[in-house]
Amino acid sequence: MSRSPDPSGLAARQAALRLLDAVLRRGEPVDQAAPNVLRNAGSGEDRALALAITGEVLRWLADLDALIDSATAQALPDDAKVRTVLRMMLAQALRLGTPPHAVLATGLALLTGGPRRLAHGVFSTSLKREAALPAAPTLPPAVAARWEAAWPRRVPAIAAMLADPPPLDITLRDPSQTERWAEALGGRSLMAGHVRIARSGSVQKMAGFERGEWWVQDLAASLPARLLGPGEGRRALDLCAAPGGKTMQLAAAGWQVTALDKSSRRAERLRDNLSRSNLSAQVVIADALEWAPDDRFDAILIDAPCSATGTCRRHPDVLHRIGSRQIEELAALQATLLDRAAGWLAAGGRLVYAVCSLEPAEGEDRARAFTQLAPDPALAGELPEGIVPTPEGWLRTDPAMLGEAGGLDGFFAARWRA
Ligand SMILES: C[S@@+](CC[C@H](N)C(=O)[O-])C[C@H]1O[C@@H](n2cnc3c(N)ncnc32)[C@H](O)[C@@H]1O
Repeated sequence: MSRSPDPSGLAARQAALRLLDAVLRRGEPVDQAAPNVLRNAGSGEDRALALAITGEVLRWLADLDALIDSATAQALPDDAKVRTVLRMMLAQALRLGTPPHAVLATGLALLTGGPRRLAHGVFSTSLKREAALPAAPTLPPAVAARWEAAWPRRVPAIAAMLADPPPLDITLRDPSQTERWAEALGGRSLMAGHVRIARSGSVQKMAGFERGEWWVQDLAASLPARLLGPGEGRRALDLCAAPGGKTMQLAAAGWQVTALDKSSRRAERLRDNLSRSNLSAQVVIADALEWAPDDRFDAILIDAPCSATGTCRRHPDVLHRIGSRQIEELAALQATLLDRAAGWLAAGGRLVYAVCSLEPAEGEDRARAFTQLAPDPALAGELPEGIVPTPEGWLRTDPAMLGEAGGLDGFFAARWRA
C-alpha cells in the first residue's frame, strides 16, 4: 500500500536522526539499519528524504561540525543529540535547499524538552553569517591519515568526488546491446556492457529492470569478473558471491557458476537476482573457511569481504565506521580466503582477487604477499579507456579516476594463473 507523505515532514527527520545514531554511535552500516528504521517512516518520499539527509550529514560531517562550533561558545559533545540535529538542519539548508522555516520547525520538534534555544541560535547565526561549506568535504582525520599515507597525490581529488552521490551505473546482460540501452535509458557507455545514467527516481521502474536486461553495478565493480574472460561452458567459482552482481556477469559470459556465500539472507537476494535476469548458477550457502569443493575450477573469483571504503561516495557511512582494527581483521580473513582458494584451481585456471577498498592493506599488500600462483597481469585492453594497470599488472581504481565522466568506485583486483 502506498502511503502519502507526512505533511509535518517530521517522520523523515526522525528516521534520519535514528540512522545517524546507528552509524555514528553503534557503527552500523546505513544499509543494515535502514530497513528497520524506515519501516514506519511515512511514504517513499519521506524515506528518500531521510536517506538524503543522512547521506549529506555523513559526507560533510567535519565541515558541518566546524560551522556549528563557530556559531556557539558552548562545547557540544560529539554524540550530543543537539549536535546531530544541528548537523541535519545545516545539511538540509546548505545541501538540500530546504527552506529555513521547514528546517527550523522540524529540527526543533526533534528536541522537545531539550536545548531548542541553542539549536535555534546556532542555526540562525549560521544563516545570518551566510555560512557555506567548502568545495570538497573534509575527510575524517583517521581516513585522511590512512589515504594520505597511501595516495598522497590523489587525496584532494578523491575528497572532491565525495561532494555528491555518484551517477548510476548498470551492467547489461547482453553487452552487444550496449548502444541500444544507452539510448533507451538516456545514458552514456564507458565500456561494452556498461551504461551510466543520472540518478533519478526508482530503479525498479526503469525500462528493462523487471526483465533482468541489466542490474545496478558500479563500472569498477564490473571489472574483476571481466578479467576472467568468456566462460565457454567452463566451471567458475564465485566465492563470496551475494547479492550476485558478479555471479550474473559470469553466468552471462558463459561460465557454469558455483556461487557461494555464507549469508543465507544475502543468498536469497542472489537467487532473486538470478531469477529476474533469467540466468543460472548453483547457489551454495557455506562458510568459505570451512567448505571445500569436490572438483577443481577453471576460474575462481574472490570478491572478498572488505572495508568497502572504495564505495564511500555511495556509502559515506564507511568513512565513520571503519578503522585500522577492522581493516587488519579483514586483511587476515582475505589472506586466508586467497590461500584456501588457490588450491581449488585446475591447471591453467585463473584466479581473480578483488576488493572494493581504498586500503592497500586489503588490496596491494594482499596481492604482494600471495605467492602460490603465477601472476597473470591485467592488460590495458581489458579495462575502460583511461584506466591502465599498475606496473605490477594489477587493477587499482579510485573515485577520482575518469572524474570528468563521473568517477568510479575505489577497487583493487589482481589476477593469477595456476
Ligand atoms: C563484497 S560482498 C560480495 C559482493 C558480490 N560478489 C557481488 O558482486 O554482488 C562479500 C560477501 O562475502 C560474504 N562472506 C563474508 N565472509 C564469508 C565467508 N567466510 N564465507 C563465505 N562468504 C562470506 C558476505 O556475506 C558478502 O555477501
